Amino acid sequence: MSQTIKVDTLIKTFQVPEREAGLKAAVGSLFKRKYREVEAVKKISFGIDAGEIVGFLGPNGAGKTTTLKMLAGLLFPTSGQIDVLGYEPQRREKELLRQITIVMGQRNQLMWDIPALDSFELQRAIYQIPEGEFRRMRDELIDLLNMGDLVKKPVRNLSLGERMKAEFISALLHRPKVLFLDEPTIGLDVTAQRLIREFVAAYNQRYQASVMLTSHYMADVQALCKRVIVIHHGQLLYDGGLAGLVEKFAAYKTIGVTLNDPDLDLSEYGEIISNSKGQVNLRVPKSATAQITTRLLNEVAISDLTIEDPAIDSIIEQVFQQEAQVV
Ligand SMILES: Nc1ncnc2c1ncn2[C@@H]1O[C@H](COP(=O)(O)OP(=O)(O)OP(=O)(O)O)[C@@H](O)[C@H]1O
Repeated sequence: MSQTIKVDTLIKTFQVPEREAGLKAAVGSLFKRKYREVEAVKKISFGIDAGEIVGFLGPNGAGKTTTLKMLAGLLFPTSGQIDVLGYEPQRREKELLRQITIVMGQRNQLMWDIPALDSFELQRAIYQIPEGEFRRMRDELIDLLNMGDLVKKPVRNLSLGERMKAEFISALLHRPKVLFLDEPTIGLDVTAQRLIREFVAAYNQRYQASVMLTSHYMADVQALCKRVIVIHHGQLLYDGGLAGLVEKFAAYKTIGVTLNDPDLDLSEYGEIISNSKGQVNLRVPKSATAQITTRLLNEVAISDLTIEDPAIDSIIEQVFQQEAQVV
């Protein structure tokens, strides 16, 4: 399969002006400014195939937005190579911009005071989309996102979820092949989150688009991404299957036991996470799971036993707690 995105030893360093407190320092800084370097992205490399949806994960300040902005041509890299669909994004060539899009949940791109429908016209002009093609795509997207007549209301009167849906329509009217989605579901309620997720999946299927998605909602990542790239302090920590991430970083498993005698104490078998009327959840080291399960089955009267991996959220948290090391 052909790769639509190739990133090679990408680095981004910001120069941040630094000033000590006090009037003297303020006056001094007018003449001689001191700068501090912030290494937001440190030598990351990866590739993404056509049609692939990849979750791009990392804690706050890890360098996700900086990377996506470089990939979308909004920021210059300090060094390293980026190739998106055969182009270098920092050159901002029209041929590339017509094939990519970036959606940021934290930032509005639609005009506030006019209906989204009118902003869509502006997009048509910017991307020089032929009239027939534009109408077809616009109506298809309105339909997929259940927006109906809401696109005729001024954007300021839409709910957050409706606004985000309108943002998506606007960002996809030119039918991009590569989507950079930065927290597209942030702040949305569960129903709107699910709708956006289903929409991204449908668009990906229909147009074989490559998608890079950052989200703090693991439900988004689990529903959409087979593969995840995890960065921390600007460095790549993990690149591979979501299942492999669980395998690699989950140090614990949860054994769920239903006791015949609800008053029995199981603390000698593991850390008790919850206990409700004989329904006990035990946290045990992954390597000891088999041995503890055997002991429980032999030594305790139980009517049911399950073994589960911890929730993906808690695994990710665990990953972030570890020191960054390049894999
Ligand atoms: N324009 C800028 N000037 C200086 N430093 C910046 C700039 N943009 C980002 N940074 C710094 O670079 C680092 C990475 O920021 P970035 O926004 O890429 O992180 P992130 O992973 O997207 O985090 P979040 O999940 O909070 O959005 C942070 O330390 C941030 O303060």
